[in-house]
Amino acid sequence: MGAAVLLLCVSFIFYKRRDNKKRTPFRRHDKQVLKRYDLGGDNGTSPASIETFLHNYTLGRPTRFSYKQLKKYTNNFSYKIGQGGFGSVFKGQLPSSFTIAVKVLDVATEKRWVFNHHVMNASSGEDSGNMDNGRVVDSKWHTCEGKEEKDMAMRMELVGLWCIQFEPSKRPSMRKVVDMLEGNVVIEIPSAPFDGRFPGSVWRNNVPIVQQLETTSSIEITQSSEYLQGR
Ligand SMILES: Nc1ncnc2c1ncn2[C@@H]1O[C@H](COP(=O)(O)OP(=O)(O)OP(=O)(O)O)[C@@H](O)[C@H]1O
Repeated sequence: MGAAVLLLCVSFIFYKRRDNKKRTPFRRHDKQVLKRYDLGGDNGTSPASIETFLHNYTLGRPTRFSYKQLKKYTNNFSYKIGQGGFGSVFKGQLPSSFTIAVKVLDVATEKRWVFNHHVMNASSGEDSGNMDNGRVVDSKWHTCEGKEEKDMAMRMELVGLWCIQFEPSKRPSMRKVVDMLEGNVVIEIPSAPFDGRFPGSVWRNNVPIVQQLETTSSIEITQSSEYLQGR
């Protein structure tokens, strides 16, 4: 009789645990993930679609701070806490009083910083000031020193855009990446990484930001035929 009761208890506990597992696909303490998860699917445990999930997930993407903000948070870079091979690290504090470390690269002279700033904005589609009839005038790289540096910057940005294609089959192989970086092949303008579904992509309103190149440029950039077909 005792053994039967014990067996019943064990079965009950086992059943309960299995049931709980089925209903909670995420670790319970990971509230952040649950918050972002769209409860639109079966029993509220799966998202309505992967697109919905990714869209919600991007809300939790890394935060980008402006140089002005970082200057403020670090009290004008006044408290140096370390030195790395490529720059100095400063202590700072976010408005939420969260303590942060901010690294300033040695090469970040005013001129180069402006260049990086532009490249970053271009990648996120925030460089709207440069848009001219759906095209970005060749201003992003005007702060680069010399044609070679400018070409390299363009190459790197385009390769980066190819590498973040949502569709894995569209991402280039390492061999192709090397070829593109070395300038051995023509680099096409990739199609929108997320098919224009996400805000802040390089394709604002499905209009690609196309770089106008100098005809003398050593690299050639064309729109992808795929994109043209889709128009
Ligand atoms: N998050 C942090 N908190 C506290 N101190 C930090 C932090 N990050 C960096 N430091 C300090 O700054 C120093 C340099 O850090 P950094 O990350 O720049 O080192 P590194 O990897 O050698 O640099 P590099 O990549 O430029 O060669 C560290 O040794 C440490 O003293």
